[in-house]
Amino acid sequence: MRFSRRLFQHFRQYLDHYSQYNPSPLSMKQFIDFGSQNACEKTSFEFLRKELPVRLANIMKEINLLPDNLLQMPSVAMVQGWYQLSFKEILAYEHADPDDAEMLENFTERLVKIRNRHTNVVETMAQGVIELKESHGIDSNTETRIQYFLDRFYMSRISIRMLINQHTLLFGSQLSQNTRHIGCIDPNCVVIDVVKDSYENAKFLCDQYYLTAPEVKITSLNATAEEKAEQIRMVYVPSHLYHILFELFKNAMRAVVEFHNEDVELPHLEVMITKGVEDVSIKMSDKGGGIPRSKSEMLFHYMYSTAPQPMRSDNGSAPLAGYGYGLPLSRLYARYFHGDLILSSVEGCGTDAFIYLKLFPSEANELLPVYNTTASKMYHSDT
Ligand SMILES: CS(=O)(=O)N1CCC(Oc2ccc(-c3c(C(=O)NC[C@H]4CC[C@H](C(=O)O)CC4)noc3-c3cc(Cl)c(O)cc3O)cc2)CC1
Repeated sequence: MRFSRRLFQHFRQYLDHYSQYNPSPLSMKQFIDFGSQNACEKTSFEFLRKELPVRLANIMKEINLLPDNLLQMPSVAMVQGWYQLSFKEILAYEHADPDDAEMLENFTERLVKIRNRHTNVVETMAQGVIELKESHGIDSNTETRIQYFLDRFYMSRISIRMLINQHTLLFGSQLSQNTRHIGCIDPNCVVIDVVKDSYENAKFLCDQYYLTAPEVKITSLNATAEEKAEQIRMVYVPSHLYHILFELFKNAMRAVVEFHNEDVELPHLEVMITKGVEDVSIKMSDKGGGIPRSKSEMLFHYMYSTAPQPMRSDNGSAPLAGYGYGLPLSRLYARYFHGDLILSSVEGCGTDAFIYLKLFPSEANELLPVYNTTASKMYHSDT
């Protein structure tokens, strides 16, 4: 991306201007209220033409603070170029007429193009980290900064894609497949259905790679309802919940198969879905031998598994671990609407993974990184 000096200064002014605003977190309630009551495209446009540049500018300021040797990696420079171009393209609508129907249609089409441009950001950033590892090596201080940045960068990306998906699904030309859904949100997401779907797909991969896979026993506890047997439902984004569960099932299956590789019978996995007063909790338990406490936090490190190539068997079957961002990203999806993902492992026995989700849409607020002096200090501290 080449700018003339004048254009570059103009760009910097816009970046400084929009990064001075804090991103405005939306709650799941705001998403479904807006989307279910005659959603207004003009209102959505007027919100997004400000909020998207604010969220982009906030994270672009942090990209600019990354160590020079990381910023100079070809893949990181490519991602930075995508962000600069997308920022510029949305700014083009800053003074557009919200009553111009053709402009609104063009804006939605532009959002689709921007979303497609950023499809491979996760893999491309992973490649950038590998390029840095191979060219300069990565000391622990740099690793800490990269871990801090990537958690914030990917949370920002999740939130920007959420806003774009809601607008394009509500107002785009491709009508939503499921009329029950509000954009990508299912107001009546049946949790056990997502658990079963993610298990079956993880089992398929595990069978393909290991020629075996553990079974699963799923139980539900509806601690609040008179009718105990009813299916546990909640307002959530099924694709986010699927991403989290799919990753956890893959890890649990890998641990169980590798720990019991001599055994004929594999111990089954257990999943407990509980609906409490505030939380919907999903506990996934396995007898996969567990991890020492000294190693368990590393599982959330992007560097832990940034191996040069995803592990593949000689028959080329799909790996159970890809570029190795599954678990850290899954925790970000859980935290995005103020939930969490926590691991509790007992070395020599097995691992429990806990997914905590906010039951009430009014409490499920977006958790957004904010560019400020505290954040920028994290990139300068030599501690
Ligand atoms: C960054 S990522 O998201 O891309 N990704 C994280 C995941 C990783 O793959 C995995 C998968 C399973 C396990 C694993 C073991 C295990 O393997 N024990 C045996 C080793 C314990 C350390 C021991 C040592 O190093 O000292 C050497 C043996 N035990 O319990 C689990 C387990 C983990 C999770 Cl997260 C879970 O949800 C359920 C589990 O049962 C470890 C690693 C690919 C990379």
